[in-house]
Amino acid sequence: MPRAVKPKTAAGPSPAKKTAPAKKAKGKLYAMPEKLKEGTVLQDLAKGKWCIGPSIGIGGFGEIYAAARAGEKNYDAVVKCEPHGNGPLFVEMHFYLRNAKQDDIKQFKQQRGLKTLGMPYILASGSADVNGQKHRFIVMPRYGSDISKFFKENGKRLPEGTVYRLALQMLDVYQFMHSTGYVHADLKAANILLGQGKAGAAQAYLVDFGLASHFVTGEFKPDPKKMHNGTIEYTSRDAHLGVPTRRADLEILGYNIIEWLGVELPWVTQKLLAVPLKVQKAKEAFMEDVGAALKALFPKGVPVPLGEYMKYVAKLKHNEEPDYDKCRNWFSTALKQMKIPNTGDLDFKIKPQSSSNNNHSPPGTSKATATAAAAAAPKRPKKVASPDIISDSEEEEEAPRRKPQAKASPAPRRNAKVTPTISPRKRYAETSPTRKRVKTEPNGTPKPRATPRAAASPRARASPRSAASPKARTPNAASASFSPALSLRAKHDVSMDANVIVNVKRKKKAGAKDQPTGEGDVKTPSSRSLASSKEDTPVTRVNLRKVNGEGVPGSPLAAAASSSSSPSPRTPAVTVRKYRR
Ligand SMILES: Nc1ncnc2c1ncn2[C@@H]1O[C@H](COP(=O)(O)OP(=O)(O)OP(=O)(O)O)[C@@H](O)[C@H]1O
Repeated sequence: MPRAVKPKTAAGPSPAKKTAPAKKAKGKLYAMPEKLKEGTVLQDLAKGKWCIGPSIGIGGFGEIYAAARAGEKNYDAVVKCEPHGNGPLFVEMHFYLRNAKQDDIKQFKQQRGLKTLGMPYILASGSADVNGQKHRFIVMPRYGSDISKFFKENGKRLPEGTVYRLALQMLDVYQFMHSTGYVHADLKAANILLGQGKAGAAQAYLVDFGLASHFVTGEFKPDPKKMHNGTIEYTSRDAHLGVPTRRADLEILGYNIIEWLGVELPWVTQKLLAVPLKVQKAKEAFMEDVGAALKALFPKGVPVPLGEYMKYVAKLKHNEEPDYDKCRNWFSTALKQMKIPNTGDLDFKIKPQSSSNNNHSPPGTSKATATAAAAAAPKRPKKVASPDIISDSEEEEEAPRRKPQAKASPAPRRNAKVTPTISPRKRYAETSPTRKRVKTEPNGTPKPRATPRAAASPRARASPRSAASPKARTPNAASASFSPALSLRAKHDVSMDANVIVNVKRKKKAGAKDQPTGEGDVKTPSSRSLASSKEDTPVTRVNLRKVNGEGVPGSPLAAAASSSSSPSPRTPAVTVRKYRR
């Protein structure tokens, strides 16, 4: 049956309030949105009209479309649309509205002497009935390709200089965001987009604020409801405990830097991702002696800025303001030593090793680099006539509903077994071409820290020298050497302990359901992953049960908004799909 968009009636009670909740895929915590037809016109709260172009991305929870102001031909905006009951877009929208005003961004840039800042902003927002179901949408500027594309095409690495430039840019965004009292909590290559237009490729933008949350400034109190939120590969140790902190954002960036430099994270190599608690323990072990852990990962020498940065992050207190200048200094000094200017387009081509440059990454294939260049230039979508019109005169924003807690979750106690209430923002990263971003739930029973960090030292951690020993020699250990002047020598190699996967059923992957749109499409990781899903890649499925559903991720905004006792539309279980390499 063709999808149809019903215009709302002008008079009478808002039909939006009466519409059925969006359909949820079986086993999903959040409903996926109804498809918006190309040419549909959405009306935002300020009565601005936006014409929907082709879909350019599907995230874990919503769909992203190119969009143009009605009557204009330039599809230079995007519309992100999710069912009204979904928390993440609600959180993201309010974060933008309150904390990412264009004037504030401008002021921050002036104060710091920055020409550009990778902080997106919101152009408009509203609600719309799509196929009789109420959806929320936001309109944002349209950016270019996300960097996970280059990472994949380069054989899972980025040029060292570009990694340091990205680190500098992301630290700027963090500094801005943290100055508003919020943390991002989900930095990853798929959430970093290049700018568009002239000089656009010199600046990367951090998107997806669906996990934005107030950081703690007081006591360190583990929160079972928020434990493990984020993208499991990069989730910080604090986020594994459900505590949003600034140091956690820095830690997430650190894990990404390791990966961008071409080294697989130990918990990925050891196949622990299906069990968040094991990933958490592995990270704790890793960060406990991060110098040694990095040496094991980079046997030919730890890149100095990475080593310094990670050691600094490991020492930060949970409520300490990071010294952003200090961190930036490590990366900018490295760039200077490598004679790589921190200006101009970000370079994603892996160059052959030569004595005349400091990039010691292995040569990329000419095919890969050519594809990267071609794909980096998004094409303009086709404009479609005869638009349907959807509008919504909603004055007051309704908070997404969440399921009331059956019982208050007990605080983790020493040696006590705790089954946390998990909010559904656990995902796998899309950094592997064979892995898809999904939501997951832990199926392990988290064991609280031997000494809860809230009590005495928030940084006191147990020493779980288990399978995830940082000293383990992992097959991912970097074989490439990094800038010689910048590297520390590894002293020893140690053997790897174990690979663990539990509750896993392997299955052949079914064919792709959706197909990317036509000629004018910009290929996004999501659309690419749909396309690539045609490959006969084996799928790992993990079925995990959700305990005491917490619908809205742990943002104070969301928490405040979700004080309603209305029942959650979400199902109590999720299915995790993991694509094997
Ligand atoms: N402003 C934008 N311009 C161009 N592309 C975008 C923009 N925002 C998002 N995208 C594309 O859509 C993809 C998904 O976006 P986003 O991460 O915001 O969605 P999401 O549903 O929150 O995803 P997830 O929660 O699974 O990370 C991005 O990886 C990117 O490729």
